Amino acid sequence: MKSILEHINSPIDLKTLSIKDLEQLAVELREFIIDIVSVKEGHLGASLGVVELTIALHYVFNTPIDKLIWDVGHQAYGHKILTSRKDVFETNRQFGGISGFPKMQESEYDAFGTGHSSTSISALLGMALAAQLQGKFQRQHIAVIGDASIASGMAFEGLNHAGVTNANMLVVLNDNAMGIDPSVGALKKYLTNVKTGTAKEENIFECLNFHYSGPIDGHDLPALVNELERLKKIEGPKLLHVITTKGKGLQKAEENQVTYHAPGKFDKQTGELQKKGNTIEAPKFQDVFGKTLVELALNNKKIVGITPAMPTGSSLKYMMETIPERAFDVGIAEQHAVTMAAGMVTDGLIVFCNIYSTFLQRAYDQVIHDVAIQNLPVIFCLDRAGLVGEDGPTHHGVFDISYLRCIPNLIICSPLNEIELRNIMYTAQLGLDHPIAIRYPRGRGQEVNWQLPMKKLNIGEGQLLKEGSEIAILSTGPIGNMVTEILNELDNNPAIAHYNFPFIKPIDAALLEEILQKFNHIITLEDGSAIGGFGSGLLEFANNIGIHKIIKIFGIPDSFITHGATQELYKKAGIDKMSVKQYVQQFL
Ligand SMILES: Cc1ncc(C[n+]2csc(CCOP(=O)(O)OP(=O)(O)O)c2C)c(N)n1
Ligand SMILES: CC(=O)[C@@H](O)[C@H](O)COP(=O)(O)O
Ligand SMILES: [Mg+2]
Repeated sequence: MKSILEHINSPIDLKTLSIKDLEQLAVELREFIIDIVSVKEGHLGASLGVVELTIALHYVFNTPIDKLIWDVGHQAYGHKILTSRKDVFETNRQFGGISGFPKMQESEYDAFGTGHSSTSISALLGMALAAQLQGKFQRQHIAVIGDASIASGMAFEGLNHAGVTNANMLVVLNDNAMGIDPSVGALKKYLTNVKTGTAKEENIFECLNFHYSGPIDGHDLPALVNELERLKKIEGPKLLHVITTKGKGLQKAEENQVTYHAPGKFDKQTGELQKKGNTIEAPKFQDVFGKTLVELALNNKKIVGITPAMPTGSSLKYMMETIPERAFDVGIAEQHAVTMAAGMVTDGLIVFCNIYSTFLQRAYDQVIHDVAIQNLPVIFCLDRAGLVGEDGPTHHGVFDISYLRCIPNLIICSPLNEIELRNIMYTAQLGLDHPIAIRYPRGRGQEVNWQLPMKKLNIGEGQLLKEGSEIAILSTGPIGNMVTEILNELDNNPAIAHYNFPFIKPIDAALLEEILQKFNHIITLEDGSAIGGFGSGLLEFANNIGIHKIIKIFGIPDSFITHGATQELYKKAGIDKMSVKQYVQQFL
């Protein structure tokens, strides 16, 4: 059979196809996605689930003139392939290649950049209102948003506003009953009732003044095309509810939707995940968090855990399996997670609130207003701190030190390794006088023997890891292990000292003063933004006590770091081993 996808270079090429051809195209598009993601990795299940919807949208609407927004954007692989990026799709998420998310700078078909969830309805309303104000009355505006993302506060804010406008916009609710993990909450129950026909008369979206249509089968191309054509002619805010299967078309991905959200490499025929080698690997930081929390919570009934929609990614799933009554997945609701944690703490609970560093950005006011001002000792565990790799700038957790360091009352800790992570978790649950943010990176650490008995840390205390006479390297967090490697490569040169600062705030003032007095060359190293970060804190400190020395800060520069393998990104940011080593060597 002749290939149809081969001849599709842009959505214009779809317009002349028959429905039968579109159905064949869906088969080929799925195969193409599976082919590439099986070897290059990336998000899989979400894109497989919207293959028919993607084709139907580009067939019916006149993109890029009509505006099409993909919420989160992890489901937009088919969209990228149909919109002139088929030939470069194999570079997806790789350094120098295309982004794994829609990106305005990458293509005129990417109407709005996404990555964090639930932004699409607000952006779409903005575009639709802008069109009205500027007389672009023919333009259509469409957002595709998942069932987990539409339950987020920001999406509700957008719906609530849109419902009192006559903006020409269509929200396509892609309901597969899944987030990364199974969707949660009352809205999920409501949507299930709609699907099973047991919902009450009133429709929640109609109550919000949307023209509601559905639910329809999101894998039925003719039905999708017909319904989109019909809705195109209706004015005002509209919502089309489509039912899809996450991972559609690859049996293993349909059966195990959580794993196949982003499965890594797999066999494209069988779906079987690529086996890992036999080498013993250090555990992931997230697993050290998840397992340590269970260990602590089994001994203390006051401990609870919270995750906003990331039970698997954060490994809170271990607590959800073992002590379900004290572990809460609140959905994609970072703001709610933070304030709920604050509420629990007011009543004496010990709350571990685990949020990816990048997603805590959404709850910044709650951290200040609900936690820090009231000095409530919430224990924030910020996973994915630092550069996260292939997800790129929307997901790098590089701003947390800067945006948290200026908040009074807040302790900030960046443990060197898994053992220090356990120790600070242990210390925090013993009872602190302040809230604390414990940040740790994506992936694996270095220590394998992480299950040592936990011990109490002194808050604010730094440590000398290696003596030296001329040059002091001050690091915070696991990037300190890179310094150890550099020192090994330099035969532990007696001129170089290395200090570990697990606490960024409060900082170890006595130790800092000693270092500032003793050394002429001072270097700081962190995997966060140099502006306002750990090194910046040292500059402030030195200035405050009137010591003026040249302090070299290695941190993320004032630019958004692209996507790619973490080591490549370290180089790009100038915080890789070679860059630091070369800087040090000039003084030897
Ligand atoms: C603000 C924010 N919190 C968390 C995430 C992590 N995340 C990415 S996809 C996803 C689930 C999205 O589910 P849904 O919207 O239903 O789309 P589906 O994957 O089912 O297509 C989550 C929680 C995110 N991208 N943004
Ligand atoms: C799209 C999205 O936001 C998530 O799927 C994210 O990519 C997960 O990141 P981790 O792979 O680090 O859990
Ligand atoms: Mg979903």
